[in-house]
Amino acid sequence: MTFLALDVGNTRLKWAVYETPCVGAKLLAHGAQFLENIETLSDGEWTSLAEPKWVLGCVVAGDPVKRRVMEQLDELWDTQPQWVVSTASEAGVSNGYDHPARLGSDRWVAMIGARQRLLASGPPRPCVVVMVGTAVTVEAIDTEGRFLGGIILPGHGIMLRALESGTAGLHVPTGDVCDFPTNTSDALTSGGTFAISGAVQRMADNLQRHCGVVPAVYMTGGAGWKMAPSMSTPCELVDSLIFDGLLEIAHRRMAPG
Ligand SMILES: Nc1ncnc2c1ncn2[C@@H]1O[C@H](COP(=O)(O)OP(=O)(O)O)[C@@H](O)[C@H]1O
Ligand SMILES: CC(C)(COP(=O)(O)O)[C@@H](O)C(=O)NCCC(=O)O
Ligand SMILES: [K+]
Repeated sequence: MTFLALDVGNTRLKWAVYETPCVGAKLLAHGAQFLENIETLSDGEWTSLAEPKWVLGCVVAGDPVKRRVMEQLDELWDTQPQWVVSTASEAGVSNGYDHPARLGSDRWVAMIGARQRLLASGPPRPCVVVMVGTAVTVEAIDTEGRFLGGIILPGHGIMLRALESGTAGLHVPTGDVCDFPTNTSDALTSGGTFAISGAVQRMADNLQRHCGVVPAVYMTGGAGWKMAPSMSTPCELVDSLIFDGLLEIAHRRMAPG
């Protein structure tokens, strides 16, 4: 009766198997694979798994990648995967996007995960959801669970590659984050980090001004741990935010009773 959760981003496929589709369910196995290696899943890490009863995922990589993931699942099991599409409302979050379906499903799922975590930890309050992956997204949710809007900015890797390709003199090793960088490496590394932490600070300020309450800030994504020490706003790092969202959605959609 296991539940397989899939999060297919622009860089990596992340997966996790839970005993049941329910937030807090026991995590049985998990892993991550760069997109160029996903063909290895059906004769590698996934071979030791029991056939999952449910498979629910979010995918923002293109259709060719999605097809390759479906083929991997199909080679091993009969279970038909379901894919989250952002809608006008789901699992207690309502979607303020002009065209709700155009919101990246990973962003939608992470917000649902954040909202359920927020409500589990105390009375409703506004929250900011930060995802640091290939791109960085920063979302604002009000006290009532309405997604007001969010921003998209380049992730660390893209920022660095853009600077490298657009200049003659910026090919340097990774540096350190420091307040006043005095060499090119530190200047680039700190620049990317401040761009992200500054964007989060700004969104937290916007939301606080809008709601009149200090928001909670949750951060997730493959590069979240790199950002966490450099945040200027108090912020909780929750690696499992997308999986929590998928569990919450699955629980509401699929669990019997
Ligand atoms: N151990 C790691 N493996 C892969 N990427 C990592 C790792 N640690 C940090 N990263 C960073 O995280 C980013 C990928 O994060 P991820 O959340 O998987 O992105 P996406 O959801 O866009 O595929 C990479 O751009 C990389 O900079
Ligand atoms: C913003 C994103 C590229 C983030 O992708 P990721 O960094 O997680 O791979 C993705 O959520 C996406 O393609 N969104 C669709 C456009 C939107 O959300 O407005
Ligand atoms: K992601």
